[in-house]
Amino acid sequence: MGLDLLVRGGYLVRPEGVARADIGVLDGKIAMIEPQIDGPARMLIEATGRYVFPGLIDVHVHFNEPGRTHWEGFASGSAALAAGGGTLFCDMPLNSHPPVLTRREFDDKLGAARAHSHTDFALWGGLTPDNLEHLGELAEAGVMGFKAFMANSGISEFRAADDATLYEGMRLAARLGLPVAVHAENDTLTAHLTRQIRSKGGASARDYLASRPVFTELEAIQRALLLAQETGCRLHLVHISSGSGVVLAYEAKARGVDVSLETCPHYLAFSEEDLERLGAVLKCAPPVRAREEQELLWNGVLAGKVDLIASDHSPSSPDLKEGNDLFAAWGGISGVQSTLPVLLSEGHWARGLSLETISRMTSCHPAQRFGFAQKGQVAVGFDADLALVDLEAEFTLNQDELFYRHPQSPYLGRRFKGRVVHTLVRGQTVFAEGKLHPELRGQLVRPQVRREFGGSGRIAE
Ligand SMILES: NC(=O)N[C@H]1NC(=O)NC1=O
Ligand SMILES: [Zn+2]
Repeated sequence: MGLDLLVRGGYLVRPEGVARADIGVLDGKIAMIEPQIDGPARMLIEATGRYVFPGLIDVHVHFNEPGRTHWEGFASGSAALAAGGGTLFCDMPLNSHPPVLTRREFDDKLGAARAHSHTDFALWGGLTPDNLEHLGELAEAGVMGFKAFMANSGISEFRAADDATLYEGMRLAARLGLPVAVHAENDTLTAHLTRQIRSKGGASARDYLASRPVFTELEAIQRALLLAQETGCRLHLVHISSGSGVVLAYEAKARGVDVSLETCPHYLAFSEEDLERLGAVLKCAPPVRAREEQELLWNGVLAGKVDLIASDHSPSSPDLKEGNDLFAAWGGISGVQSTLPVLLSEGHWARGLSLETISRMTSCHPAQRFGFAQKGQVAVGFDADLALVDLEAEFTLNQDELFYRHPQSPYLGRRFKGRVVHTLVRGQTVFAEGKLHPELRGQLVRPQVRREFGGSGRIAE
């Protein structure tokens, strides 16, 4: 058989373990995996000594196109994703403008993504008090699920979901067979604490942290879990920031609640002291936590209790990150390019986290949870979405390596061990040796809404 591509000699990172093998690619799919493939192939990638991960699936990014493309955009966002080994991103319904609350807004975003994205993509729809009657048309259009904020989103045109909206939205989503992703922070309490602290002139990192303590996250997680249990909705908890949050959500999951747990690299890489040191570039909501919570979060990751890790890449224009008032600065971190380096450095090298567990959280579980049937594994029949990694390479992240529209990131100047050297989407190179290959145009990946992706919520090991 004539192959399009042969990836030779790499250590394949697969759910069952890491082993050396060749990969044969035909028509964008993995056609064969054998200890040795002799070809012929039109193209050869020599991967000896490299680790071949399934391309990362980042289920939580804000690329902000259309409408706030001056903050990021699909072209620069997907380029950064690819430079970090990512092959599929899932764009949130905000901070693009208008947000994706109707079919028409979905179609507008789809057009922009098809025109500009260098990788494949999926799209979230919104769930707000304004669009309950549009969830059905969004499902038909192909959203992977619905995103709701229990607290202020930072974007006035994307309103927080009150309990009634969340309840009705989850009932509808359950019927449509789609998950609801929830930003879990208690709005009443965070708003109250913010007012109290602001009235005394509070503006520092410590003041900001005090306005969103861990219990305000726990209360919202608890409420979201109850509503999911009551409605039978598949719940996805985005960016759990605290170890306590993971413990709480995992208990519910163990009881049978259909919930998946997401955390972000920045909650693993940073703690409160770093916010004091770095300022607005590390501002996010929920905020980075105290060291003890950070270690408890690592324990959850190491114990396999966290289903998946996503970047919550949420950049802004640089002016919104200026000044000394932490409350006034934009809340959101630029990190889509750094997920794998963080997990390899802080997880694999520093804490013994296995490569298989890393790739389960960044590829396999995201694909299984959201029904991306062709994605997420280095296995025959799957799309040839691959990230080649030099596990031993050490580097300091410099501004000129960032593909973001605005090259700011809390990871600048940080030392990493483990570097992405080559990324392929459906067998086509999109990133290699530090350079973007901009030829490929990304495709929309629709979720397979089928029983095996709904139901028990169990994620296969
Ligand atoms: N609107 C928006 O991107 N909000 C995100 N930023 C952040 O730090 N947390 C979020 O939910
Ligand atoms: Zn987000």
